[in-house]
Amino acid sequence: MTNTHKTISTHIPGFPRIGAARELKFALERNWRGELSDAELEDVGRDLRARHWALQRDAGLDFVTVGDFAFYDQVANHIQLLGCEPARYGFQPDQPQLSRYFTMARGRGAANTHAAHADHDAGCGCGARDADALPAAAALEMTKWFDTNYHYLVPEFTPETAFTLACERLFDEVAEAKALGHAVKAALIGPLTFLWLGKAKTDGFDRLSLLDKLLPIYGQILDRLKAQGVQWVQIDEPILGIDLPAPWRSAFENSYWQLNQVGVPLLLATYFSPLEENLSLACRLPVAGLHVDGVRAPQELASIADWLPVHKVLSVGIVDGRNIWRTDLDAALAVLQPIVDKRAGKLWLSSSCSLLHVPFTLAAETALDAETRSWLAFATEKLAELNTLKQALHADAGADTALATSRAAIASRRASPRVHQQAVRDRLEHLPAGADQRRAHFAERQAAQRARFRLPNFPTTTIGSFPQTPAIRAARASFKRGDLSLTDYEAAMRAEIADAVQRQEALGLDVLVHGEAERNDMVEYFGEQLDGFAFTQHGWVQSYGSRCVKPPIIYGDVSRPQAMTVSWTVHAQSLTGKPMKGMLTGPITILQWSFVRDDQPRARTALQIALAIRDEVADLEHAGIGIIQIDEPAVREGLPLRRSRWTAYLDWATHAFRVSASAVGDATQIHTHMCYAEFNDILPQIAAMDADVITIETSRSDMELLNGFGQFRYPNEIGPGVYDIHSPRVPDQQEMVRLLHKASAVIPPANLWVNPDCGLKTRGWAETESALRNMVAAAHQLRAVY
Ligand SMILES: Nc1nc2c(c(=O)[nH]1)N[C@@H](CNc1ccc(C(=O)N[C@@H](CCC(=O)N[C@@H](CCC(=O)N[C@@H](CCC(=O)O)C(=O)O)C(=O)O)C(=O)O)cc1)CN2
Ligand code: MET
Ligand SMILES: [Zn+2]
Repeated sequence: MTNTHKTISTHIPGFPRIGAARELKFALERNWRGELSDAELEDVGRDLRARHWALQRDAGLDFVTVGDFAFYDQVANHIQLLGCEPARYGFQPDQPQLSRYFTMARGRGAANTHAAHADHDAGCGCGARDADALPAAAALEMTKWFDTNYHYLVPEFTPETAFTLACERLFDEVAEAKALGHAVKAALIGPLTFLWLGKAKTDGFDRLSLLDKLLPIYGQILDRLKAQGVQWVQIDEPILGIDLPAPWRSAFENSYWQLNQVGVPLLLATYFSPLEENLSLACRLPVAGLHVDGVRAPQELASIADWLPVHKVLSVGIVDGRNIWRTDLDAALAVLQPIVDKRAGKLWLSSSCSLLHVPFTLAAETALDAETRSWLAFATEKLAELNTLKQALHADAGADTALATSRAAIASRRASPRVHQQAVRDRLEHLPAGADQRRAHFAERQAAQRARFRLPNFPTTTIGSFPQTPAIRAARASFKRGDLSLTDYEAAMRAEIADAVQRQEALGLDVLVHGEAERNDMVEYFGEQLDGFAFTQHGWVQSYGSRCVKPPIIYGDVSRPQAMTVSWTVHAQSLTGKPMKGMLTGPITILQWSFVRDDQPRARTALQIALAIRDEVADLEHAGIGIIQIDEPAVREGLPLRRSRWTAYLDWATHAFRVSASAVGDATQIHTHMCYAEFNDILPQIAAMDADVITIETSRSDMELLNGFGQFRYPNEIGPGVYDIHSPRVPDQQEMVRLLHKASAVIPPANLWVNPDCGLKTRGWAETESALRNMVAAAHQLRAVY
């Protein structure tokens, strides 16, 4: 390495806030149950921040990042910082900020009830307790953060929306970090991305028109940060990586010209996607530095290194913030070396994006086999990688040991016989043409299925999971600790299944489910049973609020050593004369919600998973299960951020689904399920999946989402969700009848199913049974009419 001047700096766009042992999750849920005071919760937050900053400093980073912490969500923090809490909450100025924050995040029930709380199960001590007089208010809508499995709270905008600098939290955190002696880089979501992520609540309102009111508040924030002596302010504008309408693109230059006047150095941060037509704009903006995602868009690094004016800092996100693989440091150095030469003194190294999307540390993974473990780097280990890269570029011999270890791990992963399975490769190679086609067309299958199942019109069913009660979770925890034997655990789960079947029979549902009691998570559960997957003990990643997921790790060719769900499903079917729906997670969702290998195209991994699911489908059919659901809630989330890449993705994604679903006879009915998403963009591809029945989440949009399916003349059967499962509120019969009439106006009634929006695992039994009782009654009412 040539550069001996120690001029390269390191930083990260953000760090996970949930805590090494999910301390934040447990503190939040105790606070919501009223078991932990607000002051105690603030202490937990302060303690976590201090520990996370210390980790960054001790790893050798040149700055700690302040502003990435949030008690629920970073976008929600900005709603308070910018003083734009929606008026519909009717907050009083004297209401404590934290209680307002959780009310926006979780909703507020009517006086003395907890009816409108989102996520009631996690405790219900929030809004209602200090706001008896205020009317019920639904939580802010939640939606996916770009193409991740993280969900943010959606800001609401109207022509009346006003902004003020309304929250001291960010400045308090900066003061905390400074008091601890850290070099501080503060992080903010940029004004354009903030407006883009919000939703206009008035028809036809253009939220970009709020920009002129918003910029002065950003100016005030920057003034304050400057006065506090922060060295840099990172401003995230990830929307520079998507296809932006022209007015949004052209708003950047003037906005950043204004913000740059403050005189605090700004690092404009982009990530997740190539800049493409925004590349020269991003290089030109009047800011002191630009951060780019060198993992998702390595092909752009050379031109950015050329085009970005030499006085500006270039921050290269070279360590993958979206995946858990150890960085190939030699490959990274080969990419970085030419840039070092071009950008003397103005190069920073970073993770590609915030480390929010990866687990905290590998140190806790004592059960992972040593070989697999050596291939991985979680958030904490990624900090060390950045330091090694910096040392290597500084020609500092201190990097040599780390480089050697890394080299050995990369070589071991490349050569490991555990990664490559010839049988899997051969099967993919020789997949017969037509393996992704059902034998007959839908009309013929529909006739065969009607003759077989003789279901009434408006058949009723549920989406799969029933309440994951504390007893179920405790039994599983006890089994995993070794306190409960496999036999006893399985007996307990079989009893839960029997209970769920009995309750469904009593409710009079037409197509039953076993309830998924034996599953920790719909993706992790399958990952644990498939070859080519590894799973962690503590690899939690925040999904929303206090809710986390533990994504499995796909490290090798995927195969299914044995049937995964057959005995549970057959047990459930043996308890009832009604059809029992087999319940599987589809290949795209397993792919999307796992950490995926980066040594082959995603399409190939998806197809390997599809073949494993295909075998499971065949085994279920062989065991007499006539209806099989293959859940694909993550198809829309997997769409590339750039439209130009949609077709290629949708082609392999629908192919993989069809491969998983097509091995069955005409009279076997395949269902799929998708949660709330912008379906209209991809209706032809949803139709091309050719499931006999699709259930979708529609109740929150008042069935509006169904219009697209109607206009498109969606050919197969549909179950539009008739009630929202995110709230414990019990919908009444008439409400659901109204929605079903609405649905019948756009979809032929003979093709309609009746079901909730999604699975019921986060609900309690009492509200579940009441809601389903009303749902079955609503279906009966419709049958009498059509
Ligand atoms: N992977 C995935 N992504 C998804 C969804 C999903 O279902 N799965 N749904 C959408 C919404 N996202 C969601 C994400 C998480 C949860 C959720 O409920 N998470 C649970 C964990 C679920 C789980 O894996 N539970 C395990 C482990 C539970 C656990 O933490 N146990 C304790 C001990 C508990 C005890 O002693 O009782 C421990 O291990 O420390 C189990 O049931 O076995 C949580 O954070 O609380 C819900 C929705 C979109 N993305
Ligand atoms: N079968 C799954 C369930 O009912 C589908 C969930 S979609 C996130 O929980
Ligand atoms: Zn769902």
